[in-house]
Amino acid sequence: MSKLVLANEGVFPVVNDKNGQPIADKPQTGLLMPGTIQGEGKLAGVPSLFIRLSSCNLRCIWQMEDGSYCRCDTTYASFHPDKTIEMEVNEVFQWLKYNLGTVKHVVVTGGEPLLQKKPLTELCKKIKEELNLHITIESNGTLYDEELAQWIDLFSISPKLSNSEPNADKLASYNLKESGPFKFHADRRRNVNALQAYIDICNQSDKELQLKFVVGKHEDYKEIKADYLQQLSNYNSNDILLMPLGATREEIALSAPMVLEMSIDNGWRYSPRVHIDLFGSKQGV
Ligand SMILES: Nc1nc2[nH]cc(C(=O)O)c2c(=O)[nH]1
Ligand code: SF4
Ligand SMILES: [Mg+2]
Repeated sequence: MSKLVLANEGVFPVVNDKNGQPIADKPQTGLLMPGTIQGEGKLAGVPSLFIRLSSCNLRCIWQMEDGSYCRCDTTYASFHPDKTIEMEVNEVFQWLKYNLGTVKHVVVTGGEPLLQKKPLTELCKKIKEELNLHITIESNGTLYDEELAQWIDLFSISPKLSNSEPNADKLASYNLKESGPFKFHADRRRNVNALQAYIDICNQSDKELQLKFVVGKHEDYKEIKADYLQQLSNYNSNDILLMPLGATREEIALSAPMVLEMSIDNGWRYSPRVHIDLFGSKQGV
């Protein structure tokens, strides 16, 4: 079996380790049980366990309406993978299994999970075959893999707009250099063929899709239409979601009214970030 590289939260929220032994720390949710709820998208509110994989091929830094910058809310899994956990697929499976309780939904997120498509396919196949759980994958939509897709129930795809590009001013404000993925973000962020593949597989099966756009500026709707929706075919407008930009309650409160208006105006769905309302901006919730 091959190995996965997990971000420092690994499988979360948990009360047991991969051997089924109780761990000393209680979950970041403050609850005395494993599991949280899916905070975003169509399944918001559904009890779930998360698996966060390390590394990303993008480097998102947005600008908010008030001019301030807001970067990726999981930099420990994207910009600077730190305290990562390398673990056999089997061990990740055990870790998940020993924390399930009555939870039936697993969410694989990152970083960008498709960067580890081979071991991730092994893990998802095992979760499906042995536990028959519902699997959501949270991805930036720059990559698609037919083999992995077989094992996924909900593709939660978050395509990135030009407002996410890390330009010189943004980089300077975070003391970052224009190297590595920062340099490639603009070229990589939009892959219409991959998005079409997600739409097509969902139309040919009972798998589900949500295209969840993070919106920080009023003019973003034009780009969603011209650079994405007009380039795609056979998608369902119920699958288009807008989520307010922001990693904290305060940032979300700032962008939410504008995003709400844009959703109603265009007939798109609004996605909350319930876990931030409930738990604040914490890792592992
Ligand atoms: N509760 C909860 N819901 C989430 N939905 C998407 C998440 C993510 O970080 O991808 C996330 C997360 O980290 N926690
Ligand atoms: S694609 Fe997602 S994980 Fe990667 S840098 Fe952007 S917000 Fe972070
Ligand atoms: Mg996220």
